[in-house]
Amino acid sequence: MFDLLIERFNKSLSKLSSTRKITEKQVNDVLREIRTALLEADVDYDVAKAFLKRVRERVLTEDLKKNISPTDSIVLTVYEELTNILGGEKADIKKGTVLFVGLQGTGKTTTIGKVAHFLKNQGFKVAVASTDVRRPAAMLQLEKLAERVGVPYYRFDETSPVSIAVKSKERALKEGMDYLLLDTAGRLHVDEELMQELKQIKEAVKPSEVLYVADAMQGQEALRVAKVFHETVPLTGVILTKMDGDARGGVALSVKSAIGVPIKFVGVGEKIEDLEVFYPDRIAQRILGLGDIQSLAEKAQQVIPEDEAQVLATKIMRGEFDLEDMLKQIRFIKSMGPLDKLLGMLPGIGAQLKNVKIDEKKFKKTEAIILSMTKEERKNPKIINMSRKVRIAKGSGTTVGDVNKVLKEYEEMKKAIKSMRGLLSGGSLPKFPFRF
Ligand SMILES: Nc1nc2c(ncn2[C@@H]2O[C@H](COP(=O)(O)OP(=O)(O)OP(=O)(O)O)[C@@H](O)[C@H]2O)c(=O)[nH]1
Repeated sequence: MFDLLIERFNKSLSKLSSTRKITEKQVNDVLREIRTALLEADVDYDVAKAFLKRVRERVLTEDLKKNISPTDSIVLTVYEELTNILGGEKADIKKGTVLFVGLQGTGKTTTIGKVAHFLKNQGFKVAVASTDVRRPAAMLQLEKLAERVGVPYYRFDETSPVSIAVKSKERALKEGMDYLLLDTAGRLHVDEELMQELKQIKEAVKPSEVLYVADAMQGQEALRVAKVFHETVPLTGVILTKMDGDARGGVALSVKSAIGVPIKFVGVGEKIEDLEVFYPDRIAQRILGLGDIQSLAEKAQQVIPEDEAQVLATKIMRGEFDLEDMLKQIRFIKSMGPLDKLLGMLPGIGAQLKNVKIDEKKFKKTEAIILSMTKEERKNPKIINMSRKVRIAKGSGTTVGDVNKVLKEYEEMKKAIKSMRGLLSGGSLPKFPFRF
């Protein structure tokens, strides 16, 4: 997600970092590069043009922000404008009946399952129903998803989508649901019959939200279709699916300007947990290589018990990171989900990750190697000499070369952690601007 932009923004902006004074020519050069990057990332032409115009005007006319360097001032302006075109504020989902619309195959049904899972985890009462009467398989798919998530699926022996919608809403109200997530028929392309059906459902249930589910991989075409839907059933938000497969991410930067509604969530994988709330400011930070420490911290909070995290943080601050801690880290990280996604949230790392293939199986090996060490060895890896390495390799069913690799990785991790100590000793999240 956004790999191309992350790489290009980093490259362009890093050219400024060695300069104390910035000339108009330098600003123009950087903006020209950013323009190319935006267009290559499939950002709508008019959106890119307006964005650059605003950045240029602000950078050249506003007093460079006090107390920060000219470079940081430019980065800050780009950050603020990027946040704006991404939608400004994080968008909420209003309680009530939420209508999901969109073309077939965009991931609509899967997304309803993900949103149900998300809202349920937030403590809300959620029910789901489908009005896609023409495709029993689609209804069954949602019913199965609901079962997996653990929310009720409302089934009615009805052939009219409007009746199903109305009866579902009545039942949701009766059962005190906070949200009723309503799937609608998907088609391969927009047709008049579908639009009329959506209009009737909308008028009958007066939804609190109409969310358009779009496949990010379809690029600008997804936006053109969204506009057609928007003219018939005014949308209140967009969910972009398959952002994990779209390295460009230009659609995300174009939605708000092109349709005028915010992106509420992005889908980042096929699993039920693979849904992220869309925070424009955090995404802007990620694109600029500033990392998304908040999202990472929130994810970590879900899996690391607070006291354990505290102990680890204190140890890291004191520079006492040992192999025992590395083992804990590996286990935490493993329970947090795919690694490349996590690392992409770290400042400065996202851009470098493009060519890194993370082999999750390797973790198992690393775990086995550390587990074959004595407690003393884990606390003080320096004592691991050749004979100990041979013993560890035997114990873990690996080779001395593998053990060496783990020890090298440990040293690298320790070094990386050292460079992050400044961040932690600040006691809170990094203050902007914050660049590695
Ligand atoms: N990689 C990835 N795949 C996704 C994402 N969201 C959905 N998918 C996949 O996209 C495919 C289509 O998803 P569905 O939920 O069946 O799509 P739909 O729009 O409801 O399509 P119909 O049920 O055919 O109308 C499935 O294989 C999903 O697993 C996502 O965020 N990332």
